[in-house]
Amino acid sequence: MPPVENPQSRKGLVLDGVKITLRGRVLCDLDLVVAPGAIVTLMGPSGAGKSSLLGHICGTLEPGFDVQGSVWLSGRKINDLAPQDRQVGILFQDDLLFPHLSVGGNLAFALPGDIKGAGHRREKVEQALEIAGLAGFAGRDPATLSGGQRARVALMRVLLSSPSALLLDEPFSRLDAKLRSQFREFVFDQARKQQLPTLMVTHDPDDASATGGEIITLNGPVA
Ligand SMILES: Nc1ncnc2c1ncn2[C@@H]1O[C@H](COP(=O)(O)OP(=O)(O)OP(=O)(O)O)[C@@H](O)[C@H]1O
Repeated sequence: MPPVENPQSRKGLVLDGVKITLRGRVLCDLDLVVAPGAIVTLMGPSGAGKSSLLGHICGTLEPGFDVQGSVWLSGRKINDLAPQDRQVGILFQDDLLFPHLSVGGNLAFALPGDIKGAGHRREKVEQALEIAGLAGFAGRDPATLSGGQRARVALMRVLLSSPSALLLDEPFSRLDAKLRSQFREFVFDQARKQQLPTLMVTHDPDDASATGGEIITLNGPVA
C-alpha cells in the first residue's frame, strides 16, 4: 500500500507506515485510511498480529513489541498518548461488563467526566438503553441479561465514552448465528450513524462481507 499523504489533514483513522515487529519477525507493515463511517476488516491466521495491531492503536500493546510509524485520528497523532486520551473505543469478544454494577451503572461509568449533573448523566444512559432496545433495563443486574442483551449494553458502553474511532476484536464470535447477524447489523448501523472510522478483526468471511468495505489480510509473521 502506498504511503498516506498528509495524514494530519485526513479525516478518520490513519495508519502511517505502522510496522509492528515481535522478536525480529514483522507482524504487520501497513498504510491505511479508515474514513469516518467506513468499516475496514482485518483478517488473517491465528497469531498473525491482528489483536496486536488493535492494541497498538488503542495504546494497550504489551512491552516487547517493536513499533514504528504513526497513528492519526481526526488529524491528531495519538500513538504517544495515554490510552484514555486517544478517544478510541474497543469492543471485545467478552462483553467485560462489571458484575457488581447494574446495567445503568455500567453505562454511567463510561460517560466522560465533562458530562455533568446526575440528571443529565441519567438521561444519557436512558437514551443509550432506548437505542439498544433496552428501555427500563437500567436497574438490572447484568447477570440476568441474555447474551444478545449483554452485547448491546457492552456496545452502548463503548459508544457512551464518545470515541472518535471504533475497534472491534471479534465481538460477534460468542453469539449464535441469528443473534450474530442482528447484533452485527446493529453495531455497523451505530458506527455509520456516528460516523466512526471502524476497524474490525474477524475470522468469519460473513462478517467481512456484511461490511461491504475493504478487507485487509495479515499473513502472519515474516522473518
Ligand atoms: N503479551 C504478549 N507478549 C508476547 N507475545 C505476544 C503477546 N501477545 C501476543 N503475542 C504474540 O504476538 C503474535 C500476534 O498475536 P495476536 O494476538 O496479535 O494475533 P492474532 O492475529 O490476533 O491472533 P488470533 O486470531 O488467534 O486472535 C503471536 O505470535 C502471539 O503469540
